[in-house]
Amino acid sequence: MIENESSDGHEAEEYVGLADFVAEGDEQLSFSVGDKLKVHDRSSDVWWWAELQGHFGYVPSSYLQQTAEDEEDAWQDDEYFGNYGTLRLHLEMLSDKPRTETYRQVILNNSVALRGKVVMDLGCGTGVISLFCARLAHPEAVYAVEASSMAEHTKELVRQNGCEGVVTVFQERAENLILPGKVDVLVSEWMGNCLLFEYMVESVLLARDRWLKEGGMMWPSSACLTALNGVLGETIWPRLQLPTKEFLSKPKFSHHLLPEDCLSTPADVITLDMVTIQVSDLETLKGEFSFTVEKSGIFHGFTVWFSAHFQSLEEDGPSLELNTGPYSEITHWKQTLFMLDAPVTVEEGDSIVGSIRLQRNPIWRRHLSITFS
Ligand SMILES: NC(=[NH2+])NCCC[C@H]1O[C@@H](n2cnc3c(N)ncnc32)[C@H](O)[C@@H]1O
Repeated sequence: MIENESSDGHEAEEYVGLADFVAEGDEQLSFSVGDKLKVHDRSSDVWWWAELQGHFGYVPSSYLQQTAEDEEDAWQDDEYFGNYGTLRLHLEMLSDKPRTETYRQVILNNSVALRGKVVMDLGCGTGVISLFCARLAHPEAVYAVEASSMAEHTKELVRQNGCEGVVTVFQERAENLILPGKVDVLVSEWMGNCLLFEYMVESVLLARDRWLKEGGMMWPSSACLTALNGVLGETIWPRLQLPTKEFLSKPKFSHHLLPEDCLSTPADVITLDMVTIQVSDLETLKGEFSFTVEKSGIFHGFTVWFSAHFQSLEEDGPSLELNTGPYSEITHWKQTLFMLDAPVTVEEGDSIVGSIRLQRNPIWRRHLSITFS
């Protein structure tokens, strides 16, 4: 067989492993998540003939995904920044009082320490955080960075608020940004569903590595993913439109969990230190948990949310927290519910022990899969 020629004479296609696969027998080919394989024969639905680093063998087609045409496509940037160029999403975020108020409080609490500082607001959207800085404190300069066409409106808002002397809007991707100099504070509201969805956090870390002064402040300073055992409150079942099987098969974003629906106390499963975490760490994040059931009931699934923490610029000054969990004021993120394949009856005192894994999609770089074991 000519190198790179598949058995039916077509060009071998490149696929990426979505999960680790261990061969059972020498006619199969083992690979790890993220490995790029050349697939030479896809005539069968289930087993394909593939090659990895000169080794050939059968691999399960369900473990593979075609590589994106190009890197740009992998981030789906046209769609992503297209969406953020319209006001709808920004209106939703600005209407989220706990979210916006927390950032305002952070600036207010640190207004004295911010005097003379240089701030970058990454992914500033309509510029609300930059305007908080300019109006509630006296920074030397605020660099408001926004890649979408929203930046045009943001420049106008900065002018109308009389902040153009302090705030400069850069319509640019953070990755391609050229700033006049390094910054003392990098503030951003980058959190997505389950904390990481959209993976805007990668842009924040790249900007940190390039533009944040040594010892500079990251806001949020840290973020953590929290989980507990939740039930589908009785209110949900009657409204179940989809066939139960389908409904149970995928995560429910924007699920509003009520405290009475919680079967156990929450546990932080993953914590990101925004000063030390590296982009490569984002590929796979794992956490352990052990829950004690506090009230007997039917355990339908795990509920997940995040909190973001804002360290004070002043030595042992008060830190602030934005908590998107069921015991805090509801936010536009709400919580995410991961259904069990089949509900389980649990008794008070039972313990549920396991692990969670956030696996970044090797192809679609703004996506992830979450596994509870
Ligand atoms: N909390 C979130 N899940 N999303 C809210 C913030 C997202 C805002 O940041 C902008 N944005 C996202 N990534 C980037 C980037 N790399 N460079 C500049 N702006 C960006 C995006 O256009 C939008 O206006």
